Amino acid sequence: MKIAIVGASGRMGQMLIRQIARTEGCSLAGASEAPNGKAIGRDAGEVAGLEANGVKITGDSAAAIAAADVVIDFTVPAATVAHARIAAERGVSVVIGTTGLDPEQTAAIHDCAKRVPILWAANMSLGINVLMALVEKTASMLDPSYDIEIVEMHHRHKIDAPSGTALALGRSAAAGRQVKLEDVWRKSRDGHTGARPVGEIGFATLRGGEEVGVHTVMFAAAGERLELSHRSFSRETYASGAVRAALWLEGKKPGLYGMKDVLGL
Ligand SMILES: NC(=O)C1=CN([C@@H]2O[C@H](COP(=O)(O)OP(=O)(O)OC[C@H]3O[C@@H](n4cnc5c(N)ncnc54)[C@H](OP(=O)(O)O)[C@@H]3O)[C@@H](O)[C@H]2O)C=CC1
Ligand SMILES: O=C(O)C1=N[C@H](C(=O)O)C[C@H](O)C1
Repeated sequence: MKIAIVGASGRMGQMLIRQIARTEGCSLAGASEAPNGKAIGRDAGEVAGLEANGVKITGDSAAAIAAADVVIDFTVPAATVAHARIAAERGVSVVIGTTGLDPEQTAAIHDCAKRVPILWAANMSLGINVLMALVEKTASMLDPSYDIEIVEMHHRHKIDAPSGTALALGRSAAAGRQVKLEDVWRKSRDGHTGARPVGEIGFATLRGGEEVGVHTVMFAAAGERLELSHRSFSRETYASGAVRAALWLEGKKPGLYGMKDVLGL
């Protein structure tokens, strides 16, 4: 399978190039950066810390995507929408890891998924996807007197908050309670907030250092607190999930898929 990486010199882009190099059954067919990116013209293998692989990083994402069967996108929301539209026009499958898309951008991805298969997940790691199932089950077993709070910490470079994973965990908790997340979420607190309403799902965001990703879901009641927690020590876990997802997309019909489908959870 021929894979294109957009955002090739980013933290995830480099990790994905290394993951493709060590995975059987796939090869790097194209690599792109933002049109003014510093890595344009450089060898993608060298940028990722490997030997040269002959794939030059281009500022023309459409050309990189056209050379591939599937494009893997961990970039920024506006670029992700543009890449998905290009892929939909050219019949190229898409794996999206980008988080922080607004409702309009989300709708655009759903639209593209009518034309090509798209796998989109806020977190590609096996552990987080198992955690999502555990959170849904736990929320279904505990009544709303158990306050749900989701705490996440990431590296200082992260530009969206709460993390896509925290929001997805919130969605799992809301599904367990059979409510809509948007009806009960409190994405941040500041000032004279008043007492916590029953049934709210709260979020707290920490940023600092080079933390790869920590997520904890708390169920806090008067006499006890249950915590379900996950910590990533390396981005390799996301990259291996994304490449596995790309291989899984082969032969799939147009539609929007998630890691649950890939992992059979
Ligand atoms: N689903 C998952 O499992 C995971 C998701 N993520 C998400 O992935 C995204 C990227 O994270 P991360 O790798 O840390 O971020 P980085 O900032 O390190 O990488 C993003 C890359 O995208 C590039 N880019 C920006 N615009 C374009 C464009 N128009 N065309 C091509 N490339 C472009 C950036 O270039 P430049 O720097 O020049 O602007 C940069 O190299 C985030 O949304 C993050 O939340 C991260 C890890 C796991
Ligand atoms: O930006 C990151 O680094 C990460 N982003 C994703 C998110 O927003 O949940 C996944 C992971 O937590 C790392």
